[in-house]
Amino acid sequence: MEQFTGKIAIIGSGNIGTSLAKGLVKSGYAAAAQITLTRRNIAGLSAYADQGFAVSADNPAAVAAADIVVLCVLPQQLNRLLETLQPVIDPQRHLVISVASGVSCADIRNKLSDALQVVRAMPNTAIAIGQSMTCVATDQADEANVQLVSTMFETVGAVVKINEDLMTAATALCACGIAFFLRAIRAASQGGVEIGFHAEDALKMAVQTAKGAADLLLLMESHPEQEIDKVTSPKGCTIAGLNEMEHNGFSSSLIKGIKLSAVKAGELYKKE
Ligand SMILES: NC(=O)C1=CN([C@@H]2O[C@H](COP(=O)(O)OP(=O)(O)OC[C@H]3O[C@@H](n4cnc5c(N)ncnc54)[C@H](OP(=O)(O)O)[C@@H]3O)[C@@H](O)[C@H]2O)C=CC1
Ligand SMILES: O=C(O)[C@@H]1CCC=N1
Repeated sequence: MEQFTGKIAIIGSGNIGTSLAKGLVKSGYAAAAQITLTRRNIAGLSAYADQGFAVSADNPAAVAAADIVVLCVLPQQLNRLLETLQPVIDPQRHLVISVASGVSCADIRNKLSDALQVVRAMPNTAIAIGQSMTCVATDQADEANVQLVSTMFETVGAVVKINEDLMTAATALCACGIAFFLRAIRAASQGGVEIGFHAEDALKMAVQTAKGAADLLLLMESHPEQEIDKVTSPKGCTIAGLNEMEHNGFSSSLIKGIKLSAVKAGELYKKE
């Protein structure tokens, strides 16, 4: 992988911003000294300053010194931030990457500059361990910039390029989705406690079982039902448990939850 030679400003260095920064350095994509992390309360970034990152509360200065600007604030924090960045944005120099849910490339251009290159990325919290599922989309940025963003996020997991109109769907399935799978693992461990295991053992067993299930699909490239068929012995205990879960709405509740999250993801940002 080619190392990025320019400067990166991560504006709004909370969960996602700091995880991205760590991933970029760990993978060798950029050195910490090439990355400026901003937030209003920079005391919260002292550990990153110790690791060689530049940290600042001055967003315009960080942007003015950067080639790539990654917007990692909450959707409701974005408009006020963009107002302060508008004077220092240079469409000839800057590539803007936004991870904000429900904010389109056009929304950002409208606040900054019509000529600006904007690419959206939707990672999930597994970015912290280099296992994110990140969806990347744009409306009118150059292919070279989309590729640059994809390469950047490939340092912290898998990347799929999608049409921008599917970004809220990607938010629900992948970004929110990690919480859905985590809750499923938690519920499985609680079931494990009821049938006899100590909580710690039950959680460990549930986690490794979930990992095995995901890896079966990833490594074998098979369909979930194909793998389920291998577990469900005729008249056996798996099909009894599985059908009981389905009678109680297991698949249906996941589908309904994902649909509601997708609606909500589209409503998070209020255009002003
Ligand atoms: N969490 C997730 O799983 C995912 C989140 N996203 C999106 O990523 C974005 C960030 O989410 P997340 O990291 O969870 O949120 P966090 O609240 O953890 O991070 C946001 C950060 O922005 C900082 N911030 C707020 N306003 C400003 C400002 N004006 N200037 C500089 N920094 C500012 C906050 O720090 P301070 O208050 O000190 O300024 C905070 O650290 C959101 O838009 C979200 O939709 C996308 C995919 C997954
Ligand atoms: O819940 C949220 O709004 C954010 C966006 C996707 C994941 N977390």
